[in-house]
Amino acid sequence: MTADRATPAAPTDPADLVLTEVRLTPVLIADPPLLNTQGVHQPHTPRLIIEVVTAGGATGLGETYGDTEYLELARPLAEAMIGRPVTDLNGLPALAARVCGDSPAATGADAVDAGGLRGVRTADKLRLSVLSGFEVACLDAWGHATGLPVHALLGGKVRDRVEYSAYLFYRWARHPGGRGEPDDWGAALDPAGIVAQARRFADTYGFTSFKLKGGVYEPAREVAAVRALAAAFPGRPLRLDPNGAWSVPVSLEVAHELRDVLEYLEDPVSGTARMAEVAAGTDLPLATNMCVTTFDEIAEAFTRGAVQVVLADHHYWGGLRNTRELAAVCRTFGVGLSMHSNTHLGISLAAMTHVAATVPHLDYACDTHYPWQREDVLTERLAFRDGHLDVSDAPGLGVTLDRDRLAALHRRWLADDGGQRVRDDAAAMRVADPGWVTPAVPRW
Ligand SMILES: O=C([O-])C(=O)C[C@H](O)[C@@H](O)C(=O)[O-]
Ligand SMILES: [Mg+2]
Repeated sequence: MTADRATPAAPTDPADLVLTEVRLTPVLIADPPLLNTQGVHQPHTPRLIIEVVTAGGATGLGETYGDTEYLELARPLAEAMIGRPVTDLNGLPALAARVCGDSPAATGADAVDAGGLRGVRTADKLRLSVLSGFEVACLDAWGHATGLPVHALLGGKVRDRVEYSAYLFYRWARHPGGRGEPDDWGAALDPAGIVAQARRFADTYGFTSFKLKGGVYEPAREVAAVRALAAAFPGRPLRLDPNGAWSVPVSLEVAHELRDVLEYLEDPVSGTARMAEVAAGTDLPLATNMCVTTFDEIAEAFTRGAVQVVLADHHYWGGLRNTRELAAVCRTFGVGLSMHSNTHLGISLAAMTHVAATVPHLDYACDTHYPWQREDVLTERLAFRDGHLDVSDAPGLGVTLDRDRLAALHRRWLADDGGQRVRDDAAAMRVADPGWVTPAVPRW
């Protein structure tokens, strides 16, 4: 005789989980004049908001890069998703490979643009970045259909809050030519400006670790800024990230000078071979979101000891579940895990928080650009407390779309003449400096 199995009062009918509608809404969101080695952020950055609806009426939200080449891949994928269950996540990569094709923009494998800040650009990586937004939307809808938070669908949270770090940038007070909407942060172009920015981040959000985006000025000036941070925030974890702008000798010099204050040095040089050379010459851990950005790149980097910390990013790694697979590989090789961020809205921040909550050895505070984004498409902004975000136990991602905000940011995208629909930090820099070209690496 078999024991009776308890049946839930109202089990989810699989037919209710089938997608009946997928909506894509490209938006342009305000972005401050943040400087990096390639140029400066545009006044507005494109993002893509993905909404899915199931036969049972559950809705889900996803967010990813909104540049034209991503939109071109998202449109056929959105069509192909109709009629498929939100639970069919393992089938998503094959579906995307079948229907998306290769965007022409992806064919220049080492095309240098904003995408270069996160390693080489390949058709695979573009496709993964697009499907990640769909995966998140499906998980959100699945969560709404079942009453479960996304972290539960990933196997459950191992922490109740996720720590984030302050993302410091050299920046101008205004965009060149007075473009875009002003903010009240003012310029930060020297050590005092960077410390003031850090203080505001600490006071407002409670962040206790700080990352400085480098590669903007000559290394000595950036070393001085990190030293000033160390003096202002003694003992706090600090990071410096010049996005591969330095040579091996310069990197080793900086590593030596800052070895007592940095928790890690991020992408001092470009490419795995040069990262391995630097790693061989310093005890300071090297982190990357540039030379390990796909599963294919892991073996060489890990076996050569080129990196000690990988910055995961669910967008280009292909979703929350792939991020967990990356975490497992890192754990196997004794490599640390942190989290990368580009300009993003609250949907992606919620997704980052859910997956981060499920990874036991997430050893470092995660990066986020969110505090720089004054606009969002949510009814309620996610709020940092003591440098952390609480992990939501509400169904799905635990966020709600504000349709008016979405419509307004979409109208901005519609009104754009095409000049900002693809992020191009070098083009934005040319408004201030017409002769600017993306610097070759190593720059110093
Ligand atoms: O290396 C990194 O951490 C990034 O790529 C983050 C961002 O892209 C940042 O550099 C930016 O937006 O200027
Ligand atoms: Mg980086």
